[in-house]
Amino acid sequence: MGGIPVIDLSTAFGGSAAERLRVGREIDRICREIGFFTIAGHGVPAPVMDALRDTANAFFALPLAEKQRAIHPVKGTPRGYIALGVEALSLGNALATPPDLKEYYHFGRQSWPDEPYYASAEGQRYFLPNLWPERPQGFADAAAAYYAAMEHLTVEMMRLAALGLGIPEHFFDDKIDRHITAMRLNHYPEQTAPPAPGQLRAGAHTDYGLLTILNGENVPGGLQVQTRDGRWLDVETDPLRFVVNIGDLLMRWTNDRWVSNVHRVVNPPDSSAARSRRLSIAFFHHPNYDALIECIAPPGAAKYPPVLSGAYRDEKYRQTRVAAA
Ligand SMILES: O=C(O)CCC(=O)C(=O)O
Ligand SMILES: [Fe+2]
Repeated sequence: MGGIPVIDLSTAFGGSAAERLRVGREIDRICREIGFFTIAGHGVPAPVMDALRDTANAFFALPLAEKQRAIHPVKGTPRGYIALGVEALSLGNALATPPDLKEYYHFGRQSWPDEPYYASAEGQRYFLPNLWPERPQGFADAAAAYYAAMEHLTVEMMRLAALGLGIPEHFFDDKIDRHITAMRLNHYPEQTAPPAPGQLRAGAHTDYGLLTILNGENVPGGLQVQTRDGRWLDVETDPLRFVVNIGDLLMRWTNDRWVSNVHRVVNPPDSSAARSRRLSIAFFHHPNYDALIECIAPPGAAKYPPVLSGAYRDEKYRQTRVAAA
């Protein structure tokens, strides 16, 4: 599978303590080395994944004018359709490149309880109503079903992560039980004109949260991750599996024991660029906005000051927005 390790989760889910610890330690080994792996045996039903990929593809195939009707009226709001030219992910890692050659759809949780955590002024910064277009039919339902499946999976995975880190299995539970995860449907269109120098489908960057869980199609012009010796390794996306990678907050939380690794999405080869479009679905698992991310991995001094989950992401969204857009 494209050079990154594969972990089969099926024996860990509901398995013995010894088996869960074994899988946790496998995750630990990989996350110290490259921070990227593919999961099989994840238990998410294929129809849930297919339904969101199909609706997303149908949306991106609509005429631009129709897609633009799903742009959020308040500029910079991380919901709805975001057109080409608005974001350059590399800016979040202080690398200046032209805008990414992608359009995307941003959404979050569909509904939440009527409680102060969500309804307060601060809560409303993270719990924003989704914006759904008139077409395609079933978009919101497919998105909600997928989001729910990812929530279940990430709770399980963070427990295995805790086992791998040698901390109590349920350490993360109350820091992710009101998480602020946003999802993105990324669409990288056919390239009918050559990209500008340095322009990629997604510039080199790290992700911001705990785990990113990515599902995609099996097409060229795709994801690459950097190895410790500086090479770019192709990461294949398989529609039946997920690619998982560690984000910045989990790297900070583990005091750099786990690596939030640099990755990018490259342009398709010239020979097929005019025909090569690509879709990916990303669940950017992000803790409760009030979770304090403080070194959990003694011994040794903490390398980073504590940071609040929500404030950290706000800053990254601000940095990666192309100034003129
Ligand atoms: O589309 C992909 O394969 C990865 C996209 C990505 O890295 C991101 O949106 O953060
Ligand atoms: Fe990313």
